[in-house]
Amino acid sequence: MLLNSTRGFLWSDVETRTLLKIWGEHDIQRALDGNFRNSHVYRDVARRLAEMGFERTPEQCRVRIKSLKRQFVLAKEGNLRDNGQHHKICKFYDAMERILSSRSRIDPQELLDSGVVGDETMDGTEEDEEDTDPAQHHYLESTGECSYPETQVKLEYPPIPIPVPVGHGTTVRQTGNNQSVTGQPSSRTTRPKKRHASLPLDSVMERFLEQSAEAEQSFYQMEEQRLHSEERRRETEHARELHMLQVLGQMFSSITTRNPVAMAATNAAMPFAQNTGESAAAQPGVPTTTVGHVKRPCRPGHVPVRSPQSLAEWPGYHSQQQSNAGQESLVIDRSFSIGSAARRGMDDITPLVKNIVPLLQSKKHKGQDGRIGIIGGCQEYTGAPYFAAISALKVGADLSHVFCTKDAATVIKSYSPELIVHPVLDSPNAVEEIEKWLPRLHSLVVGPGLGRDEMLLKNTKALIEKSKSRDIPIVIDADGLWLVAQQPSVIQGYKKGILTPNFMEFTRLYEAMHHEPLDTSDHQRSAMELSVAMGNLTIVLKGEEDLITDGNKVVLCRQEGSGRRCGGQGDLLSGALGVLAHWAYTSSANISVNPSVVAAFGACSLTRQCNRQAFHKLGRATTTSDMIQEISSAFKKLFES
Ligand SMILES: NC(=O)C1=CN([C@@H]2O[C@H](COP(=O)(O)OP(=O)(O)OC[C@H]3O[C@@H](n4cnc5c(N)ncnc54)[C@H](OP(=O)(O)O)[C@@H]3O)[C@@H](O)[C@H]2O)[C@@H](O)CC1
Ligand SMILES: Nc1ncnc2c1ncn2[C@@H]1O[C@H](COP(=O)(O)OP(=O)(O)OP(=O)(O)O)[C@@H](O)[C@H]1O
Repeated sequence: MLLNSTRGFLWSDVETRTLLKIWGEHDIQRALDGNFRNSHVYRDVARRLAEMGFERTPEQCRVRIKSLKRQFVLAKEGNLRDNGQHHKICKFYDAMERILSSRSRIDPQELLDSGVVGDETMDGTEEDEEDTDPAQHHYLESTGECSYPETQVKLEYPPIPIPVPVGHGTTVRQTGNNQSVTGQPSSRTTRPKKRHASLPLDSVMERFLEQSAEAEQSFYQMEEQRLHSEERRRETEHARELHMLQVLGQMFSSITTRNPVAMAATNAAMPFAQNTGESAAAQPGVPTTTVGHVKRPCRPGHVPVRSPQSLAEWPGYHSQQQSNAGQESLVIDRSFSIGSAARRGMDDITPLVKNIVPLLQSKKHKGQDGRIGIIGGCQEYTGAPYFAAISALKVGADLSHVFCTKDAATVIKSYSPELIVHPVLDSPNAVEEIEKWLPRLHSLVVGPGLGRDEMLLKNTKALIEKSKSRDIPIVIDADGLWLVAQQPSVIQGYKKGILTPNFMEFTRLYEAMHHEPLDTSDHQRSAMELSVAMGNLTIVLKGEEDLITDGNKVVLCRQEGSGRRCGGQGDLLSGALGVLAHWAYTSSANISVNPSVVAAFGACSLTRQCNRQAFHKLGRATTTSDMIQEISSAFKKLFES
């Protein structure tokens, strides 16, 4: 959460101090020292500042530092420290001095940039010490100083006449070179006007302040323009998102009604939608197996397998049959491919994911954005439940509970104080103990690090049954899928059930359901078949591209990841999915797509983006813990920008 809204240009004291702390860090100073190309360093400064809760662009940080340096140099060169006035011109003098003194010298280029050196040749203009210097006010405003805007810089100089309009009790005197100089009221002109050794500095400063005020004014004008155009761009994007949502809505409602005309219209409206379904003609006499509205030939030697759910009961099944009457074509429902291509346009469902992300509001109380339960964690596997639970928290859940075996609990707790760990899964009354918590949970993730112990699987099965009656999303992964492969009925037909198999787990599930070997030539079809066989559960088949289906539609997530496949990435995904599924099902946003599919797409995109970012930094050494570190920025990038 941002500590401070920093859309405006004013820098608060706390923000400036944080900036100085970061800028003063050893590695930053080292990177800046003698290095004229410093944009990458300020990018790092801005990033660290954002981590502390302040959002500023690298350019804003650079300009702010530059301005602070100018103030520092002025105060230092004016020897203002001796008379204690240094804080008036440079509020952060001490901090600046500490930082800069640890550098061998101030980068001359930076001083040139700041305009100090260039101003040294200016001659002085006399000025009264009591006058308010408009240039100085201007400067203070334009540099974004909000902490002491009323402060006038008072230097220990003798009083010097300043220009004021003629009349009003003022006198005008001529300088030697015939320049008209306006004097003070006569009562004051009698004061001795001693020239002081530091007078040139005064006028240098005035000129300098004027120039820097102008320079910074123009910088801020440009920044303002940039923000405006960014705002406009966001609005356009938002309008496009809305349009796409409408189109998606039309598409899904046309699919539900199986109105071929509407389908055609929607197809026309969705240029990115690809009909990737097969349309090969069935061979007369070859038996077909029907999955949903999909008819396909049986593989030789296989008896057609029917989905456990009567397909004739499916909405739209008859109309699809009728619309295909007389045709022997095999139609697998239209699927559309989405993913990183989305970077080019709106051809993915990322906007729908954005829509389900709840706002962070101060009126909310702890727990409202999600209390997630993880069932898993045994002696062998303590990492997996930890990865899932901490990922759920980092995505935005408020509380993350892990229900694991006794010997795993202490270990998991030691990984993170953030998690609530219950050492109950292998206790004699495990189900009763955990059941007490179910009313408080918004979603359940079953399986990471569960193991395959008979008793643990039995307890888990009972807990799934009890959670179904609470109507919460249930994500099943890893050993939870082993359980499902043994006893599919435990989750079959539960619409808020989401299975997240890797290829091995998928094969196991498919073959358990269909009693025939998996045809590896067509993952989309197989995944749809499995979904249908499970009663339209959402299946997330993870792999080079993640394939998400609820039996009606296939959505592909091709968010760029990396080639690094360390263990635990699936746990990150399942934990994230637990939260997103809760958000999707409770969102007030009008989503025309199956909430489980939207949540799954979000979790897949996020996991892959984390993988990509971590790999970018660490390459081969990337681990799941490193990916978890990336959740914050990956989430922001995908769903909050
Ligand atoms: N730090 C921890 O605590 C972690 C704990 N974890 C926990 O470990 C538990 C067991 O989970 P698991 O996935 O390792 O076991 P299992 O289902 O027997 O599969 C292993 C076999 O499947 C294969 N295989 C795998 N993926 C494949 C693919 N995409 N495509 C094809 N084949 C693939 C692979 O085959 P192989 O490479 O040997 O040929 C291997 O033989 C579970 O509770 C989980 O949560 C993990 O989350 C990691 C982090
Ligand atoms: N070949 C691949 N290319 C890119 N991303 C992949 C690839 N295979 C898997 N992933 C991504 O890695 C994540 C986890 O998938 P993975 O297949 O590793 O799960 P898993 O085996 O269940 O993990 P775990 O080690 O936690 O048990 C998914 O988001 C998936 O998109």
